[in-house]
Amino acid sequence: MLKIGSSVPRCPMVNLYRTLIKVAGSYAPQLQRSLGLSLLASIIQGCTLALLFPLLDALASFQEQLPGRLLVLMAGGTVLEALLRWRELDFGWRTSIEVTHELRIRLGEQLRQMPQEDLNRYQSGDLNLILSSDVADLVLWMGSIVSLILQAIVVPSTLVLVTLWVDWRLAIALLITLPGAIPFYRQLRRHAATEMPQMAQADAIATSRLIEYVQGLPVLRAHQQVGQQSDRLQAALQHQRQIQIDSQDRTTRPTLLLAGMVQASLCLILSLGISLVWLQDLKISTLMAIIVIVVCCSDPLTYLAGLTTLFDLMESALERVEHLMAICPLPVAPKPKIITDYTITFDHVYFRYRGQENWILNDVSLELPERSFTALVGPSGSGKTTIARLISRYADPQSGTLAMGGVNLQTLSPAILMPHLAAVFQDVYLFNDTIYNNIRMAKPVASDADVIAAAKIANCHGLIQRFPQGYHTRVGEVGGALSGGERQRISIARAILKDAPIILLDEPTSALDAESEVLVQHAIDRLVADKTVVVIAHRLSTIVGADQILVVQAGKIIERGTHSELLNQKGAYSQMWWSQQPQ
Ligand SMILES: Nc1ncnc2c1ncn2[C@@H]1O[C@H](COP(=O)(O)OP(=O)(O)OP(=O)(O)O)[C@@H](O)[C@H]1O
Repeated sequence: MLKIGSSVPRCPMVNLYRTLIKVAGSYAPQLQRSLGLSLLASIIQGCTLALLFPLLDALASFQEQLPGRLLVLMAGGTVLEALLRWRELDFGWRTSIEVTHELRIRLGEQLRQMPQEDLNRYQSGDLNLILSSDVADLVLWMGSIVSLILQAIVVPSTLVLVTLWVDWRLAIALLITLPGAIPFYRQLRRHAATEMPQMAQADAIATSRLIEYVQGLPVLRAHQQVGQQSDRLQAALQHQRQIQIDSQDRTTRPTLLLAGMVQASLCLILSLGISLVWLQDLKISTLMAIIVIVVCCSDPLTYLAGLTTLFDLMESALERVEHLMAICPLPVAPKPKIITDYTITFDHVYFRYRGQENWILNDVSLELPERSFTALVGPSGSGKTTIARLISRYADPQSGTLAMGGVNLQTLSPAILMPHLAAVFQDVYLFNDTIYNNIRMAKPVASDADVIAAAKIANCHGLIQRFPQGYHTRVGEVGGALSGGERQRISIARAILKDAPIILLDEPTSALDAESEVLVQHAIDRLVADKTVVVIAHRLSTIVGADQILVVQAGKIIERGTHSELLNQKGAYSQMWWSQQPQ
């Protein structure tokens, strides 16, 4: 599980603005325009309210004529402000829908490009949180929150400036009490700042446990572990609930405190104003205008208390989105050489997974000639899968080079490399789509005849035809009715259709019964004909015909040769072979 939201320092408004502009991507100009409208509306709102000073003054001095020009100005200001806010909101909502769409596409693209090693470090719950809730939280509020914060700051600030001109003592009282409350409140919130990352982490854990529980339910039932695992899920949900309650407690107190401060400031300014009027040092009309202004400003400031919670939610979401976006794809050369030969070479390769100290591959050099059949054998955890992963550029080695037909793999992007590779593993993942689409995904331009031909070669055409809607049956409808061997054959049909020159096999028949094994083995034999093949094998009887067998132990190749050569060496391979023979 990735540690969420701990590394990036909390940023003030300006940083939030800059990051939002980055998140808005190609919609940044629209967002800026929306915020510009909001700024203008707030200044007009402040100035319109400031007209209360001359208006109430004129009324209090019982002028014979109604101060018509002032009234027209006030009405005009109010209408203009309303128009600007309407434009800004309409504009903001539409933009936020577009930005949500664009951001999800950018994140999807990032997931596609990021090294598989980094992708594997995310749990499904983390990604679900980022792609659904975080993007929604960020974008939904991004226009409105900055605009509301602008309003809560700009309107009182404009009024303080105008009051300074009317009566400096009241202006200073306003300055100290109203905007002064904001940094104080932020300071209070800072103490509760840890809650958002904690809540996000609790949400991600609960979601991951839920997904894991639902996906693993058949296995749990088979092993009577449903109760135990549900305890794990219950614990995660209980933790999530507790964090939410704690967060609510910690948020409520500062919010009430700010509301109290705003009310107290109202009383303070009122007392100061009444004293000055009593001392005949202030006109009563000015005091009345100030009272109206303070009441008008207190509302947005009180909202600010609630908004800062949203502000924190956004910052926390932003951190996770930025963290994901900051992962760099593996470097590639702008114009890599074209691959014409499918010989794979490892030259003094050292590799360890991120965060590990020991080498998983320790000075591995090997050559897998084009159209040859190579088997990797060795004890569990020795590094066989890691060798296969590096061929598909799961990650780059820390030292040494891997090449395909003499072209350094580190110059090739996944888009260039992947068409040359097809993989068949023990655990076959079938999408909840039609069987036809599950096979055709290997080659989207394939015709119906191509898909059927691949299925025939993979020994699964008859099996598919027995389903109610044949190739157009959804995997979800028959998922439970597909045996391991049948799923394997569908995945082999996929690989046959792809017709890649290099095939990676992770002992696909090891978990099958004898009958299925024969069918799958036949399908594999057709798949690998004339290809560069790498097989990870545990049962040595399946690889006696290999062109070369590499024995991997603790990240090193300790023996290499054909089956008979290795038997003659009477080393590790010979021991493994005889230990697997029936007594
Ligand atoms: N993503 C990963 N992050 C960290 N360590 C890993 C990762 N994948 C594998 N390892 C570790 O690397 C070592 C080699 O693993 P690898 O899967 O390559 O072995 P293997 O020979 O294929 O084993 P098996 O035959 O059991 O599949 C093991 O110690 C394993 O725990």
